[in-house]
Amino acid sequence: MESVPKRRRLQRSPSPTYKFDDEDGSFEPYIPVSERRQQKLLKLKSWGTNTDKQRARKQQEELDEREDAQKEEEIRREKARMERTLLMEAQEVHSKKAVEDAKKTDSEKAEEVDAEILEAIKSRRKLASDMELAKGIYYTESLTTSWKPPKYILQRSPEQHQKIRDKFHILVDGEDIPPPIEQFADMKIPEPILQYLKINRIVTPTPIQLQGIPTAFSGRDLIGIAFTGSGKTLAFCLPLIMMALEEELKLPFIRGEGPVGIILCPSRELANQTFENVMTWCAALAKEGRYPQLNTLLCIGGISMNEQSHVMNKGLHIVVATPGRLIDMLEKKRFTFNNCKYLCMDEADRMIDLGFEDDVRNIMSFFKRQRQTLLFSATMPRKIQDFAQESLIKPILVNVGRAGAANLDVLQVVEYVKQEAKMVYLLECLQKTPPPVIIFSENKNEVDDIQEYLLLKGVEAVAIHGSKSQEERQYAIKSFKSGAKDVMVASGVASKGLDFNDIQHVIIFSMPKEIEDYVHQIGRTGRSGKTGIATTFVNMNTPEQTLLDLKYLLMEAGQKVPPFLSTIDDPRAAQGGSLKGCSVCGGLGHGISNCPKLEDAKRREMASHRTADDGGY
Ligand SMILES: Nc1ncnc2c1ncn2[C@@H]1O[C@H](COP(=O)(O)OP(=O)(O)OP(=O)(O)O)[C@@H](O)[C@H]1O
Repeated sequence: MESVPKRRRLQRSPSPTYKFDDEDGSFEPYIPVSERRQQKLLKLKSWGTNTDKQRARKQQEELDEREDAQKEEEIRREKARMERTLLMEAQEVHSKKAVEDAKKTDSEKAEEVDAEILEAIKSRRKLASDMELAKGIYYTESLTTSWKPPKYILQRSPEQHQKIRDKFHILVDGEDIPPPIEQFADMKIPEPILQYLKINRIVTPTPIQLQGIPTAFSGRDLIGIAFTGSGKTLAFCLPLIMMALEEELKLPFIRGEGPVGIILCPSRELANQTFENVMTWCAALAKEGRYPQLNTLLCIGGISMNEQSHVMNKGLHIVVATPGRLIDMLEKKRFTFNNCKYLCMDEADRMIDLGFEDDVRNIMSFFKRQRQTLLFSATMPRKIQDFAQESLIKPILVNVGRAGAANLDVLQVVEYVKQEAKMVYLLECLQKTPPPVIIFSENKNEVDDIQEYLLLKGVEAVAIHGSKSQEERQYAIKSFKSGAKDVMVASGVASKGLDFNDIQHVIIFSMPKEIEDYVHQIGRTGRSGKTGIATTFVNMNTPEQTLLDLKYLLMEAGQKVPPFLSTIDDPRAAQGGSLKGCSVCGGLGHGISNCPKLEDAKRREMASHRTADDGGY
């Protein structure tokens, strides 16, 4: 029920009170009940509407929240599912690999390891100067020379060229290979040199010469591999002499000019020997006065360069050097490589193994123009061939026989001699042939002991090893070469490249760990087509792997394999794997992962490579 009395009263006394009441603000207009009811209803209605909206909003919010929570849950679940899948996949892959690995034979696993090691080796820097590498200088074309083979040889078909190569077991690889030439006269070698060679019983080219010389004469980069004593020295010296001669004839060299080319050797002894060869060939060339005198400088550690000032005071054509002294001379600007365009490395694999790689790059950085690069050795493992091929310009590989194979003109005898019996047996062994004989030992002290023992027994013996002074080394080589001494006892230093006259017998007192060293050591005999004997002492101190390498090498050369070697089984054969030779050292009895050379390489890396033994400085 509504109360109305106040409003009824006001309606009865109208205007003055009305005005007054309005002024104090207490006036309230009358709203009819029906209208008020209507208003209330509307208000109530509107309240109802707001509550609904709020509820709806709330409901919506709850819905949204629920949806969000659901979405989050889904994402969480998906993530968990993904993680589970990846984990499962990883587990699956892992278990699959484990199953595959289990299926692999030991030899397959070993091959995988070998491949990984080889890959790591391959990643070494190119054999080019740092400047060339930094500037991205990359030559694509070989040097051109004025030399051409005679027309009638050029007219032969590729098949005819190949027939000649096959006849001499020459393997070649590369683009546009120059033809093999079977006669020195056809190589257009100056007559005085031909005459000199003839007098020294060098009448027809050896296989490495008949393919290597035309290749080098054509200006091509070359990797020459041929067995010990097969005449590699002439193959890389003659092209340089010809190149120097041509330059000198064009415009004679004056003081401060030259050299035209350089021959790098890993030891002083080898450099000295090559220097003497070049000197005699140049002297022969100039003898009759038809050709000019070419000047050659020997640049090795242990000698005074002042002694050669007479050469330095003239134009310089050829330098024969060891890396250390050469760098020293170049840094001191005693001569420059401004006009140098021929670089040959003898015993190239040894140069690289000895850690001369950076020195070689350093030497290359002194060249001011494109050069012709040649690498020669009797042993050139696959990894060095690959490395070299990447570093040369359109190189040609000339390979006579397997790289690292023994010279077939050497009769190889392997004898089991107990350690304590070696010295006494050595005397007996010396009776096998007349002198000259070389005895090799891996140990400097042992070299001295053997020499002392032999001297006591009245044998005329000299000794050479890295701890001897340069004079002592020179004396030993000179007196042995001249025939004044019958026996030379030597450490590895004398094994590679040294060419002594008609060595009858090589005795290997202690078998080197690396089969390559053995190949070089026995290679001091059986040179230039003559035969020789090599006797090797082995015993229980010789590692089985070395014996296995030796066994395979004897088999390859068709030599007698003694019973104690025949009984050594190749562990790789038992595993059913391949019996491929090691591409790091060329040994036939093991894979890369067991290569003794890799261990040695690590050792050498740590040691300073400019020791007296390597003669590099
Ligand atoms: N065409 C040839 N005919 C006969 N004898 C040769 C010929 N060429 C070189 N000779 C002689 O063969 C001997 C060995 O030559 P060289 O020293 O060049 O061999 P090498 O292949 O360098 O051996 P190593 O790998 O041991 O260094 C030398 O005395 C040399 O005079």
